[in-house]
Order: sequence, then structure tokens, then C-alpha cells
Amino acid sequence: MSKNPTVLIKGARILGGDTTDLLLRDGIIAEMGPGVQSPGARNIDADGLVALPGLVDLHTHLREPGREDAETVSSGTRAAALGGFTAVHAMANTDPVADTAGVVEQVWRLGREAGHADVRPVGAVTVGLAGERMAEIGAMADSAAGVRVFSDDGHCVSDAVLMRRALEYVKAFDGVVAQHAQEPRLTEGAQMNESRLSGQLGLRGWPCVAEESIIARDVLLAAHVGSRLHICHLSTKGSVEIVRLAKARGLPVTAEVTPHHLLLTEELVATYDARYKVNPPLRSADDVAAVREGLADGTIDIVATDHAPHPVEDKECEWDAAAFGMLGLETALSVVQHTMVDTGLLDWAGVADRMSLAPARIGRCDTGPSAQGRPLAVGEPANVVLIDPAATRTIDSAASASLSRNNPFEGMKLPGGVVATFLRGRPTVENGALA
Ligand SMILES: NC(=O)N[C@@H](CC(=O)O)C(=O)O
Ligand SMILES: [Zn+2]
Ligand SMILES: [Zn+2]
Repeated sequence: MSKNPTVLIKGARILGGDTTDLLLRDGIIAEMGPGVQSPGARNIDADGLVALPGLVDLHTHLREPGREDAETVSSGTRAAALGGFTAVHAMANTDPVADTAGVVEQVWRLGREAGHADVRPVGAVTVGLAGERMAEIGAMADSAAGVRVFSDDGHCVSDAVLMRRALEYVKAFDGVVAQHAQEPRLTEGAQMNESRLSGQLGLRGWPCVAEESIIARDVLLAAHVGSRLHICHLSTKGSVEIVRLAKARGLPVTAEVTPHHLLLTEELVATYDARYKVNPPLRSADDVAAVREGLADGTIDIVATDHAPHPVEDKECEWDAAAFGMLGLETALSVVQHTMVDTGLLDWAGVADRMSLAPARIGRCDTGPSAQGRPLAVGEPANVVLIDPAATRTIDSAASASLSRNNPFEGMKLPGGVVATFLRGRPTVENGALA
């Protein structure tokens, strides 16, 4: 007896293409093709729906342990499932910081207990994210959590010697260092993108070169060490150009862009509404065009949400005092449809690559019995999301599964929406609501 119901998805458009039935049984895709029969299976009418492999987020802040008022592993993974994700990588900037095997195992276990999506903890590069001493990278890699992604996200590993050593260390187990590229001296007190607008608003600027100079340095370090480097939340046209050059040289460098950097621009800061305060900051329309183009041509490998929940008291305050960060899990797919698919820049197969296959590959969670980011094919784990590309929805953060409300898309009309999510054949979302 299988503990999960057998599910027959009837007539879904696989990656937006051919219409096919999918039989999910015993956690895997048991059959695929037209006219699949399975007496006793639960039938789901997927007429007009697009089927994609379950999405994988390489950059999520779940806030547990330490800030359970903002988010928990359980609430954050509920938001993930509603957004079509079957796996998330939980960033290390918790309290305590995920810089030991004990903390990463705790986060991993909480994810298993909640059961809404697989939680893959990210390990800190340095103890306490302080940028001084290397964390127990090997012990985290060898732990039950099997950490492969290491990041001081929230902080830049700005010391070149430490960055070099971290790259050398992760090479032993094919790990990756995910860099929050921000030259600290160039961004002291920074509040928004450095531009004419920052001058007008009287807010300290965060210049593009603060991001680009670290990316350029780290690309050279990764080349020198021969180790994998991943760039978090790339946001400028210049950064796209550097990564393009690195890839042309065949270097093992990957990069992500967030949904908010694909859609929103710095003009929103003129409202002084701190829900638009984020790190890196919202940039210019030119930068938005460049990151879209970079994602379309594969220079930018993936979309990652950087889902960063903050409680109201840290957002409904003066701009300077507010926390950096935005929600993203529940809206990511709609923003990507709006900015990339409906504009003709990417097809649904491209979305599957950028939001499922490629992030799983970078995080090295694409193998084994609980593999994520696998193609939709017979014998693969039944991680599937069904979306309705013809739907339109108005974003209402009050309806969010997140414990926080700092949603920059609030009130916007966006296309699409997740109808159902299956984690190894078990529905985590049905009819657009938690199962
Ligand atoms: N992106 C943000 O503005 N904030 C993130 C940290 C980070 O991703 O750098 C957070 O933890 O709140
Ligand atoms: Zn960051
Ligand atoms: Zn982050």
C-alpha cells in the first residue's frame, strides 16, 4: 500500500507544449502519454493548464531559528508550495546563524516535519557571518543536511583571502559559494540605487560598481581556484556583462536574478514606502532590460526569489530605519510569466530550466531518491506544478501564507497562478489552496 493517493492528471500541456496525461503513483511519474487509464486513481482535469517540474528556489529566507515572528520553516514552505515550489534552499542568516552541522540539521529536520517542500539548508561561509573565520564547512557538508551551497548572504564575503579559501574548501565535495556581491566600503549607509533620483530624494546611493567590482574579483578568484561560484541576486547591466564574459571563457560561474529585479525599478522609492527597500536595491529600467535579456540568453542561469520576510514594525517605519527585503515565493511564477513569457523572451521550457532544473543542478539536489529539478518523464520523482497561464489575479498579501506582509507586488494584477503542486506525488496545493 502506498501512503499517497494515485493521481491521474488529465490533459496537461507539458512545458506548455503537447497535451498529455500524467499518472503519479508511489512518488514517481509512473506513466505519461495520451489516454492513460488508471481505475481508482484520483482524476484531475488539467484542461488548459501547463505542467512544469516542481520549482526549486536557491535563495529563500525562512527566518527560523530566531525570527519566528517574521517566518517559520513551516509558514515559509507553505508559501513555497503555493508558489509552485517543491524545494527551497534556506539561507544561513538566522539566529543562531547556520554555521554548524547542528543548526543546518535542525533546519533540515524542521523542513521534513512540515512536509510542504524539501528544505535544503545553506551553510554560512564564515562564523556568525562575521567575515573573519571560516565556518565548519566540511562538517555541514557531511551532516544529514548534506549542505552543498555556502553563503554569508546578507553580507558579502569581502575579504579576498577568505573568499579564496572558501572556494578551495567547497571544491572537495563539489559545493558552491553563493556570493552576496556588495563591496562594503562603497555602500556604507546606502539606502537605494545611486542615481539622479537618489540625489533628488536625499537618500545615500548604492552604486552599481559596488556589485560589479565584487563579481569581477570573484570570477577571477573562481577561475584561479577552479571552483564553482554562484552570484546571488544580480541586479545591474554591468554585472550581466561580466558574467557573460566569464561564461564565454568557460568559467564555472552561475548567477541568479530575483523576480523583483525583473519587474520593478527605483522610481518606486519616491513613494518612500519601505516595502520597496531591498538589497541589492531596485535599479533603472536599463538594468531591468539587461537582466531580462541575460535571463533569456542564459547568461543568468536562474530565477531565485530572495524571499525575505520582515515583520510590520521593521517595514512600516521611516525609510532609513526599515529593513531590506521583500517577499517573493508566492508571486515568483506570475512575475516571471509577466516579464519573460508574455513578452516572448522565454517559453515554458525555458521557465522550467531557469526555475527548476538549473537551480537544482547548481544546488546539487538533482540526484538520488529525493531528487528535485528533474524533467517531467516516466520514472522521475513526481514533483509537478500545474499553472493556469490564462488566469489573472490581484496580489493580496493579506491572503499570503507567509507570516510577513512586505509584498512589493501588492495590488498588482499579474497573470497565471498555481493551481496544484505535487511533492513526490502528494498534493501540497490543490485548487490554488493548501491541500
Ligand atoms: N535581500 C534583502 O534585502 N534582505 C535579505 C538579505 C539578503 O538577501 O541580502 C534578508 O535577509 O532580509
Ligand atoms: Zn543578499
Ligand atoms: Zn537573501
